[in-house]
Amino acid sequence: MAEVVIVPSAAEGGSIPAAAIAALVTAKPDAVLGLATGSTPLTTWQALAGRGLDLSRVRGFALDEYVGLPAGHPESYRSVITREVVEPLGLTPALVRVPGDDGLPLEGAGDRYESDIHAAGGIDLQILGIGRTGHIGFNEPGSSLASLTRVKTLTEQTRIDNARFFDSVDDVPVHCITQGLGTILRARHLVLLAFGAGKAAAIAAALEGPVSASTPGSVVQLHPRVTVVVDEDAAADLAHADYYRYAWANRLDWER
Ligand SMILES: N[C@@H]1[C@@H](O)[C@H](O)[C@@H](COP(=O)(O)O)O[C@@H]1O
Repeated sequence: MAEVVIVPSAAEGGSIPAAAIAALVTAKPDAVLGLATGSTPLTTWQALAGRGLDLSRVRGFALDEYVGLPAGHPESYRSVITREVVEPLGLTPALVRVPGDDGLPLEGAGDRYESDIHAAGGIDLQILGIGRTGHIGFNEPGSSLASLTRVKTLTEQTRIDNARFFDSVDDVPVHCITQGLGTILRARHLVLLAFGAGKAAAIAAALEGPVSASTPGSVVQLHPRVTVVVDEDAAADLAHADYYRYAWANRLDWER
């Protein structure tokens, strides 16, 4: 059972993952974080920056990256992570990896990324957003529940959703390289975030629907340690919302 926290707003939602990351890094200064891009984690990065923690030894592995954008493209996830996470939080650029960034051929990049995560000791805490298609990372519907990092083809829906970051949908790459659902399941703690009404259906399907490759986010139901942070709008379709609120209000002292 995942721990589901329903918060009034995205702004307040950021404090929960920030506190989890702060506790982790205080105990383990060279912790390994799984980093997500997208608008959803922005309040987490802001809340974390506000804590003034030394994150210079933290190692990071991004979830995913587009394939085919020129190096330094402002919408490459490498650029986004540098701008939104590495620089404001004071991470060390050389300690933050993005899939396919090792300068070697794309073929085999997924296996090499898996080896690099393994060599780092595995991901301690993975931040996740969810797409409207139910994807996590760029694992679109149909992704194997056991998949590892590999090259994928984006759905038209995801390309349309992400066209806002480009001049037109034609400029959105067709391919990506993403950690797999199996990769995500290997992280020790998953923190799934979703804010806004546009995420309500995807969140309900992921948390309360059947575990299925058709709903990639549903893979979180197979993980022993998941924290889900949603605002009221994203929680709107959850059948057990009252129970989640009750469980959170009654959490034990040592869980706080
Ligand atoms: N590859 C990313 C995902 O990792 C992200 O979770 C999703 C949601 O984005 P947002 O948080 O902006 O809604 O979009 C992208 O497609």
